[in-house]
Amino acid sequence: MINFNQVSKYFNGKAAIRDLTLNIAKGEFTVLIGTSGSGKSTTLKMINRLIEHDEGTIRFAGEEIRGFNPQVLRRRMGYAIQSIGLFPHWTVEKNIATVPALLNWPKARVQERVTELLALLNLDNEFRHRYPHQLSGGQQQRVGVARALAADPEVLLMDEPFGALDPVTRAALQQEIIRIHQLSGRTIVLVTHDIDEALTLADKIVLMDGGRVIQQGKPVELLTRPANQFVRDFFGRSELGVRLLSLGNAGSTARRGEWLDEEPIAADTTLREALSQFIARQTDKLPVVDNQQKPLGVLHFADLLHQREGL
Ligand SMILES: Nc1ncnc2c1ncn2[C@@H]1O[C@H](COP(=O)(O)OP(=O)(O)OP(=O)(O)O)[C@@H](O)[C@H]1O
Repeated sequence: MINFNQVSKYFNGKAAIRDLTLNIAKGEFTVLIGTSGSGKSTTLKMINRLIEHDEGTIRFAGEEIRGFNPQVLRRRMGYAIQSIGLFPHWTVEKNIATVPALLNWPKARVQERVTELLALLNLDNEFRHRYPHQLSGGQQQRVGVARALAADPEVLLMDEPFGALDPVTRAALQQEIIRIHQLSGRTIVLVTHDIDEALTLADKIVLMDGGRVIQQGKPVELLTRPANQFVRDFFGRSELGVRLLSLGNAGSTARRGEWLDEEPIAADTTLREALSQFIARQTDKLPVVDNQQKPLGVLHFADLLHQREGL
């Protein structure tokens, strides 16, 4: 859906992006991660032409992006950023409806869409009449994501959209975006410097350094088959075990046909969270329920040891 071929970008004669080749498939959740200044935001902004590339080609839906009118291109791509960028003198409703209004949607359709998005992002319907300063930081970020989704864009570009949030709100928003991705099958490209966020969200991780892609692939590939020392160090050798556990979940690892009458854990609990439960409860078996709260099986502590092969 989005293809970079040998793309370079220079600022004041200095390369910020060098020879970048990257293919983003339709419906894929791609996370760009890397050291500070490695070129993540520049890569993202080249997709919607907020920054123009100097060399190479970038194609969107088969066409070189320079062939698009930038406004038309941006309306096809939602964009959410850390600093949110909501218009302070516009209500939440008007902010969310920015692109639908540009596309001249009828008023009733806009209102309906705003209602739908407020529900999708767990925002109270009453908030539609408030101004951004009357919301908390986390609520404002949700509105920013709702605005990016408003006109049902083909691609969602997100630059540290959950930055500067407390861990609880951040985790909740990560779950929302996973749900939105699963529901809509939208192509998402997200920039973060948070390794655990990348592992939680990504179908594919692109690790950058010095304007280059160092390695790209499934999270488990970067963890278990690092291309070089940089990748190994970046993902933290001492944390490797728990990070691998964060890629698996209790539902797929639980032994079927077994049950225990104890407080169960949910099937989508990561094995990393389950490890914490094993230790906190001082047990080596935990019952697991499916999303209808029905018994699914029992997770054995010993089975965590074999995750590397299972993933
Ligand atoms: N408008 C600009 N003018 C000059 N240099 C720039 C500009 N934008 C980015 N750069 C430089 O390009 C390089 C890549 O920047 P970019 O913002 O893409 O990195 P990043 O990986 O997103 O960093 P961070 O994680 O710190 O946000 C940096 O060296 C940065 O200083």
